Amino acid sequence: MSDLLAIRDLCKSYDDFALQNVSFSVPEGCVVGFIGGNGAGKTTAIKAALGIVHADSGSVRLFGEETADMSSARFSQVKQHIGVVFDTCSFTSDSTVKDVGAIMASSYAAWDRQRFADLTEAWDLSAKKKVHDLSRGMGMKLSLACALSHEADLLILDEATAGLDPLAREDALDVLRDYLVERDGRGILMSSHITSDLEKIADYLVCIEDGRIVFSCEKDVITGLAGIAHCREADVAALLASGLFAPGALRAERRATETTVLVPDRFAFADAFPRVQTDPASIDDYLSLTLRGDVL
Ligand SMILES: Nc1ncnc2c1ncn2[C@@H]1O[C@H](COP(=O)(O)OP(=O)(O)OP(=O)(O)O)[C@@H](O)[C@H]1O
Repeated sequence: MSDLLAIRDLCKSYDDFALQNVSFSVPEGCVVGFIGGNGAGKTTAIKAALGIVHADSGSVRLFGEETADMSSARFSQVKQHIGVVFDTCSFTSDSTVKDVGAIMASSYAAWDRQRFADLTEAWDLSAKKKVHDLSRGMGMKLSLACALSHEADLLILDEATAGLDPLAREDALDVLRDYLVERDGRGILMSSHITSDLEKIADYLVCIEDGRIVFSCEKDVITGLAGIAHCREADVAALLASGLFAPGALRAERRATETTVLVPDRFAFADAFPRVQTDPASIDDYLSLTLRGDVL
């Protein structure tokens, strides 16, 4: 399985923020969820990968080719195979949905008119509607329809489902799943604060905080294996004394009635501590305890 996008040691400094040695990749056939708090650096990393902002150092490979070695003509050619959606609809506000289709047709060699027509119809985007009359969610749907209508091999979606209502998000996730299985060799990088979407669709998760990658793993390491143990003080003492966990390896949140502990393997934990209630960890639990939990 090769990587459609591979970012290595990417650095970019602004006055009060720095991306620091950011590395991750999007393998073929996979959805990579890109998570992290507001201002963590997701959009900056994406823009640097696409050459929209100039990185200070590091490398980006698209479809196996180093972007630094590409001429601008080659870079433009490669970008024909990438569908990009940012969290705002960037089309000229006076254009109609039909005009947007025509502009895209002149920009992308592999523009698929029928697919664009099908998606805009399915998403109730009337051809005559002007961009400035679209709601935020409708604008996102138009951007998604464009990204999905030029035979892209790589989709880069930055908060692309943020403005959609729950049913429309469900629908969009189905369209993304279909897109991925329609042809081999496709992949999706999807930044989102809506972790329930990523629980449904992502294969891998990459988490960034303050410009650094905090963890990068298969989603199942979190939702399939990790757990939240609900411990009393005596349980905490027992698990620390057990020798099963290296000092400082666990993160916990102390509350008035219990201490919740993030455990890497809830099945092994339940075997060792059968009387402690242990639930599956959600991505939000994992994020919150990894980033904000007290070290045990
Ligand atoms: N052009 C710029 N000039 C100066 N600072 C910038 C610029 N672009 C982004 N930043 C800063 O970089 C940091 C990271 O911003 P970025 O948009 O990458 O975060 P994000 O993870 O996408 O956040 P969010 O989830 O809120 O969209 C922020 O502190 C932001 O203010």
